[in-house]
This record gives sequence, structure tokens and C-alpha cells, in this order.
Amino acid sequence: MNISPRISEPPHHKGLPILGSTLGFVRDPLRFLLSLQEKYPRLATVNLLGRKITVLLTAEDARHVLQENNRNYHKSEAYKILAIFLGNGLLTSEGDFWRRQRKLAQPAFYKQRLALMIDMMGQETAQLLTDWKTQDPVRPVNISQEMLRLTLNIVTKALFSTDVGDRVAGISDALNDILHYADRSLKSFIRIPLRYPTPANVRFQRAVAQVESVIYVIIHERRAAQAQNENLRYDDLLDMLMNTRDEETGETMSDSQLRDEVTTIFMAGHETTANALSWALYVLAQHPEHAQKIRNESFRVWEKGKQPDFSKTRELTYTLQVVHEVMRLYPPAWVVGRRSLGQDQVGTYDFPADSYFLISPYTLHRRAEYWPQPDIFMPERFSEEQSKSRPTYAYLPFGGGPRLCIGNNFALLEMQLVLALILRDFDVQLLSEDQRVKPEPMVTLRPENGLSLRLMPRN
Ligand code: HEM
Repeated sequence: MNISPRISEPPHHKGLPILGSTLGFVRDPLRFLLSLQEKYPRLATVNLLGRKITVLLTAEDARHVLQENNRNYHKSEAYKILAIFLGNGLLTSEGDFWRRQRKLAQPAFYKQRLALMIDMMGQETAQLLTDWKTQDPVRPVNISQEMLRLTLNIVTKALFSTDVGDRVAGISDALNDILHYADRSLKSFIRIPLRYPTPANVRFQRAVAQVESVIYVIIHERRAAQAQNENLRYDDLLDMLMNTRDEETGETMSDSQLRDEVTTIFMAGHETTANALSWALYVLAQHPEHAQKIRNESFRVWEKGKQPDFSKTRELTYTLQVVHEVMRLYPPAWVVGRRSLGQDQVGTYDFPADSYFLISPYTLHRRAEYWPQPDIFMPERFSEEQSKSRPTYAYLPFGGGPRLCIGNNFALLEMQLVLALILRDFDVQLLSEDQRVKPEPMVTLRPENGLSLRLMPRN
């Protein structure tokens, strides 16, 4: 590849007068980003929504910003919209405060902790499959909705174990309203400030208040129960977050910080996974031979005709390759944005403080230099051998560097388990041979207008 010699100004992609590239981006962000990749070898600066943003197109520069010089970068402005409802939680906080919180929360996601959640994930999925089996198999199933329901149930149980399930089920509409508001805000040129009571603003604020009040009630109930019996412990994430202490100060998290972390895990931890699972079922409906390989693997690892031994889920290695290949083609987090705090050199170019950068897993994952025949579904790309020959930052579904998704192992385990269980019991079929679903890049990359498929029970 031809990398230009060191010059001070990065290549600028000229768009329309005044609007710059805004129209092209807003109309079809994925196509726009791919077109930059075709035209520029390394990076390109564009004018978007009145701001100069540099789109990084190589694994090397993504690594520089996310890992090597990560202390020079904070998250970009778009995350401020998320911060309206996520507060100062892990996804949106910065600097020393974020570092402290990350350290406190990390043990909750250690592999030994996840191992304790696997039976719960299996039971939630089995419950869904039982529901499906009672339905008319000819009727299309709204997969997007069903995956959202399942991943919300799983993250709810992971956070609060069993005692609050019903209460939280009541707020799934509110969580949806919050997501819709974030989608609209991120895509619109002008956002009407929340102090103006437009119907959208009122609906959003009501949803935030509803979620917040449920979370506070749960926290207060826990605190009250622990005040009665200080040895009382629960086997869930909330318990870990409540009882973890800062090594230096010995302090635990305040109620409002707990509220921010719990809301963050709720929001970050279910829609992303639900979309990845929907995309996986869509791709597998197009490639029944790969679905069969997953099925065969599950019969081998969990044993055919027996109750699956969920503790062996990690041994579903081919299923994991499929999960990775699906997220290569359809990464739920399709862009990651950063702002520089001080001056930096990225690639061969100098950037002043306060420069904005956009890294797009969607584009990186389709760069032919790293992924030969990038549009073709080939799970074996993720075999150990083939993975070794690629730069690590060519594949970024969970971001990278210290801000890597804290729930990545949780999500991978969940996806392996859910896919293998579904395929054991069902043939997943397209509604018609020519059914095509477009990706819609909102806060996450989701199937446009939702995904419906047919699920035929297997004997
Ligand atoms: C397929 C599923 C998932 C995908 C694709 C995904 C993707 C991501 C990405 C790309 C980031 C980094 C964003 C950035 O650098 O700006 C992130 C951060 C985060 N994710 Fe995930 N995620 C998934 C599942 C989960 C789950 C299951 C949880 C929790 C149970 C979770 C919790 C978080 C949190 C708390 C952060 C912020 C971490 C920090 O900055 O310290 N995610 N996720």
C-alpha cells in the first residue's frame, strides 16, 4: 500500500460547500465510510455537522489512538448524548475517575464470575425456546424483538439475580424509548434542548425517570436488607458493585454512582448483543451448512440427546468463530469516536489538540488488505492460525486499548450459548430466498425495519 510521505496537512475529503460531507454521511453513513476507504490509503479529514473529523482507516492508526497514546484521548462529543442518561458510568466517564471505576468493576467480569452466570444464561434461553415451540412454526418470528427480550432478561438476571425480574420487565419499553431518543439525537442536525417539552423530550425524560426509580428502589432494598444482616450477599453484579471498595480510600460507590453503572451495564449490555445475535441468525439462515456445523459441534460438546452441560460452552470453538465472523461483517458498535487532549502525530501527520477522530470497525472489518474477499462469510478466518497473520486492531467489535468493552467475554459466552441452543432445536430459515436485510447504523448497527425469520422445530 502506498503511504504518502510526511506532510503537515492530512488529505481532506471535500464535500459540498458549507455542508461538507454531512449530507453524504447522514444519507448513508456506511456507504460514505466505505467510499473514503476506497479513495484514501490511510486517513481522510471530512467536515461533518460543522466539525472537522479525521476518519482513521488502518489498524495501525486505530491502535495508536486507542492503545499506544490512549491517555491523549477522550471520547468524542457524541458520547455526551449517551451521558444524559448514563451519567458518569463506565462508558461515558473519563480520566482518573473512569480508571478508578473500571478497577472497581473489573472483578465482576472475571472469567470465574462469568462461569457462575452460564447456567442462568442457559435457563433463560431454554425458556425462550420452550415459548417458540408452542407457536405455529409457519408464522414468521420477529427475531430482533425476541433477541432483545432474551438479552434484556439475561443482563437483568446478571445484575440483580432472580428477585427483581418482574419489576424490570416493566421497564423494557422505557429502555426502548431511551434508545430511540439517542438514535434520533445522534442523527439529527439540531437537537431541541431537553428543557423544551416537545413530545420526544417528554417521553425520553419520563423513560429516564422510570428506569432510574426502579434502579434506586432495588439499590435501597439491598442496602436495607444488608443493614439487617451484614453477611447477606447476592450472587450478582449489583452485589459486587455495591460491596467493592477502593483500595486506597476504602470507599464504596455512592447510590448515584451505582445508578450510573447499573444503567450503563443495562444499556451497553443488551442491545449490542441482541443485534449481534439477530445478524448471526440472518447469516446462518443464508448459510445452512454453517448452521449444521454449529449443531454438530453442540452435539459433540454438550452430547446429543442430553441436557446440555453449560459449563462446557467455551468448548464450542467453531460457534465462536461464527460469532466473530458475524461481528466482522455486522459490528454492532460500527463507529468509535475520540477527541485529542493535546497535540499528537497520527500516522505521518501532525494534529493539534482538540482534533476529532472516528474509527469505524465496519470499514476496518471490510478492508481487503486484512480480509481477503471481505464481503464473503468465512468463519475459518478466525481459526487460531489465520488470526495470527492479521494485525490485532484490524478487528475491533469491542473497541480496543484500556477502554475495551468490559463485557466482551460476557457477550461472547452468551452468544455462543444462545446460538448453539437455538440451532440444536430449530432450523432457521429466510422468509423467502431473496430476503435481504440492510444494516441500519443507529447507536448500534441493527437490521433495518427489524429481522423476521422462520423457525422450524427439529425432532
Ligand atoms: C456484542 C456485544 C457487545 C458489543 C459489540 C460491545 C461493544 C463495545 C464497544 C465497542 C465498547 C467501547 C466503546 C469505546 O471505546 O468508545 C464497549 C464498552 C463498554 N461495554 Fe460493551 N459491547 C457488547 C456487550 C457488552 C456487555 C454484555 C456489557 C455488560 C454486561 C457491556 C458493557 C460495556 C461497558 C460498561 C463499556 C464501557 C467500558 C469502559 O469504557 O471502561 N458491553 N462495548
